[in-house]
Amino acid sequence: MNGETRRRPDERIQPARVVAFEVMSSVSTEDAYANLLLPGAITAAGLDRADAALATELCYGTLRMRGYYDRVISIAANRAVESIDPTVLDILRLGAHQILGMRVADHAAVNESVALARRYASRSAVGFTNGVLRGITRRSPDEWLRDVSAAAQDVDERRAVLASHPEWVVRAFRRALAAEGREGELDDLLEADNRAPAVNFAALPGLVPLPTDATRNRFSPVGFTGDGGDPERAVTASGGRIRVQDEGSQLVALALTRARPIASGEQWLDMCAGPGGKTAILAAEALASGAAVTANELVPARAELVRRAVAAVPLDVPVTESDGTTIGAASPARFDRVLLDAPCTGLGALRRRPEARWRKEPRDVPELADLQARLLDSAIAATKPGGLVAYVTCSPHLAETRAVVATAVRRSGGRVTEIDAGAVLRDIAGDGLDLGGDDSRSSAQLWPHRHATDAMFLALLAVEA
Ligand SMILES: C[S@@+](CC[C@H](N)C(=O)[O-])C[C@H]1O[C@@H](n2cnc3c(N)ncnc32)[C@H](O)[C@@H]1O
Repeated sequence: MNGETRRRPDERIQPARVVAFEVMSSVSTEDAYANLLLPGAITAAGLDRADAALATELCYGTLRMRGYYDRVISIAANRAVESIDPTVLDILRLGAHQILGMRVADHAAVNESVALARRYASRSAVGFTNGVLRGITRRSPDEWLRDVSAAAQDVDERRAVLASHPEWVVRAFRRALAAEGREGELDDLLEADNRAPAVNFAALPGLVPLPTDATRNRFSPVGFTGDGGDPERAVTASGGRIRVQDEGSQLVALALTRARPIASGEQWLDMCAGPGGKTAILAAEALASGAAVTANELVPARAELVRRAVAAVPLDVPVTESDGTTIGAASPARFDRVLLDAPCTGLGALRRRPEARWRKEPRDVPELADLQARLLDSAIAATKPGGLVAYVTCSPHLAETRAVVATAVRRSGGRVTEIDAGAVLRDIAGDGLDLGGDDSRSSAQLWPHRHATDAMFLALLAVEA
């Protein structure tokens, strides 16, 4: 199966399957990101709306449920998936998703997968692909659930495999939910991660009204969901004043600007700004209230994205390209409000980045937590007495959230105190915002299953006057 690959472009394969397979293959072999690659691949292949939707479901659905399908494939092939050629394994995963997740007719799923094997893999892979997928069709989806479940060693492994999440991620989610007395929601959360989220938009406050026919977000006063049309078209038509943005991201940015009244002339910093989604919200809010915003982003290409994101706001927003950990020392006590949307594992956005759950490893967490702690110390140092810092992650992992904040508060020696981020969010979002049962805490955690947002974490730190 490994060995030479053969391309037979002459055989007809449904273009949506080709697109899905090629994107998946780039994700597996080149560490590409499906959400960045797929739209271009769909356009290049000239897929119509129905085929584009099919390619998206094939690609995203397969990548999300990869952990489960790998167990099915290893049982059907009677060998470990690690011993299967990566190209063939991707074809088998795609076939398994069609058979078990999409209820495509068995013969179509098998025949198209065999054709993919013929085009992209070696001669011996063709019979192997056929045999394994036929094996999968011989049991019903429910029988596979039963058999995969029975093969798991313990409860944790069973839950992780059936919900197609790495076990360490499931454990981290359980701890984060337990910290707010909601461990019982774990299965709902895992299920929500496996559902495609609606495309969500922000209408930059003060610059563009919410479209009158839009379905408004439940919690964000500036958010609405798309109607299924091309999101880029809506963004372009608005001159960038309507942006694709998760509702949770909107809420945490608004929490910094709306936590307390804004005095004209305030200086704000977005310390880790790329690609600039939250900077655009801050800039719109600053424009309306006479504040000034500086954005910073370490990676030059992402700093460029920030410049583009704020171009829609008629406010001069300087974008610097420093290491955020140095800003506190370079510009001590300079800013009234600082947003630190820290680099993190991104475990809160698994719905949107289907392959992300397989990319991260437990050892990434302490490395990131160390960087987050240094960035937060720097953010606090850059804040004026009486100023405010919003610490945000798109991860609910406690080591990246509460632990980082607790350490920073302790290290500040009384200079910094947490204010009630939940109360601030409820002021913006309404009392229906259920933030769990732990009243002793000041930070807030949003969740895909409970709020239909990414799992954004927010802590608000007030610097002593
Ligand atoms: C979570 S993202 C920010 C998302 C952004 N706030 C938005 O809403 O579009 C974190 C960003 O921090 C940047 N970053 C990583 N390390 C950094 C550092 N030491 N200093 C400044 N930026 C950094 C990353 O390149 C990444 O763009």
